[in-house]
Amino acid sequence: MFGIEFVPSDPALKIGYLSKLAEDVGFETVWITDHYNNRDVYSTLAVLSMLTNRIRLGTGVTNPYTRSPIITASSIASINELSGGRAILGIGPGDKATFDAMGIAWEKPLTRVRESVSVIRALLRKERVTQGGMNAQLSFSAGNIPIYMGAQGPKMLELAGEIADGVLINASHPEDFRAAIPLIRNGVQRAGRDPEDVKVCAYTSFSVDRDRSKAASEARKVVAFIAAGSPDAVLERHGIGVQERDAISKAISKGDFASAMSSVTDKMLDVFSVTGTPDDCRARVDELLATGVNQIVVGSPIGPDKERSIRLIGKNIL
Ligand SMILES: C[C@H](OP(=O)(O)OC[C@@H](O)[C@@H](O)[C@@H](O)Cn1c2nc(=O)[nH]c(=O)c-2cc2ccc(O)cc21)C(=O)N[C@@H](CCC(=O)N[C@@H](CCC(=O)O)C(=O)O)C(=O)O
Repeated sequence: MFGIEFVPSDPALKIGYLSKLAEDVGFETVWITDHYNNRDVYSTLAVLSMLTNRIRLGTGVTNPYTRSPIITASSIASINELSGGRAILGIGPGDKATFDAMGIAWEKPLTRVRESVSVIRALLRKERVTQGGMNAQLSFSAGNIPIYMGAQGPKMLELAGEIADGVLINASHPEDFRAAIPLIRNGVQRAGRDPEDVKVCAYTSFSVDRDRSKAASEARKVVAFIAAGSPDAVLERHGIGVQERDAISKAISKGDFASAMSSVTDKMLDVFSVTGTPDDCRARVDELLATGVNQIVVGSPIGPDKERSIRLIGKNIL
């Protein structure tokens, strides 16, 4: 029921140590983010395959633009073999900042994700794929690998309901899941699936410490970026002004992180993160689970001191 996210802006061996600790205190899944400027997601997962024994290992999340779906199938199948069948593929449409930096055109993300998931699924079943000029087949058996989608927009959420084994939603407030789950259900219905087939994961921004103010100041660093990138519809849902968001994104684009963080209001902290003492965080977790969420992903920053926060979560929250 609990996953944890690590960002490979840290070296793989450090993430390996924290992943082993997470496994020991009772987390069930590790999700490794995928951005071009950080360490490679698959080499990080390979290290984790060697340093852990039971915890599931997922890309949280890759995308169908910076790697061909054929390479993605081969890479996640390799992790599944290395880890003894513990891999999960998390794939989303990717984000604009990444593609702008890489000079990649972000075209028709819905179609691209739908087509890529079907190519990856076929390859993982060791079928030959011949669509779109391809003629590809894996030479080794991949085993059974669930495919989860990172999704936030309404159409992407419906698509996830149609085709994915799980949905990783970047949100920390129950209102967002009360809005998202019916959309996922539309997709489930359209595909004639059982709602139980699709695991709903709250991919939260999480910051826990015995000292509430320390937890909050650590959360501000991440919430500033989340608030800055939030679509109007999400701001409206929570009664946050567009101009409040724009002030933060302007400060970030000027590299003025101090004022970006100081513009993060307590309301934004409440909306965009699970923050505070273990009891505060457990209360929010219970609210999220009450909406129908199946997995809570403890996402960045985790807390002011990652190791101490992982132990706190193990002892007081899991
Ligand atoms: C494309 C976008 O989908 P979205 O789901 O809202 O995208 C936001 C994020 O989910 C997306 O940026 C993710 O990749 C972000 N993301 C990560 N992105 C990364 O690059 N790396 C990560 O490690 C990462 C982690 C992650 C974890 C959880 C999570 O929920 C998201 C995460 C969107 O605008 N969708 C809209 C419109 C879609 C649409 O209609 N667009 C098409 C038309 C139809 C067609 O495509 O055929 C078009 O643009 O032309 C919608 O869903 O309604």
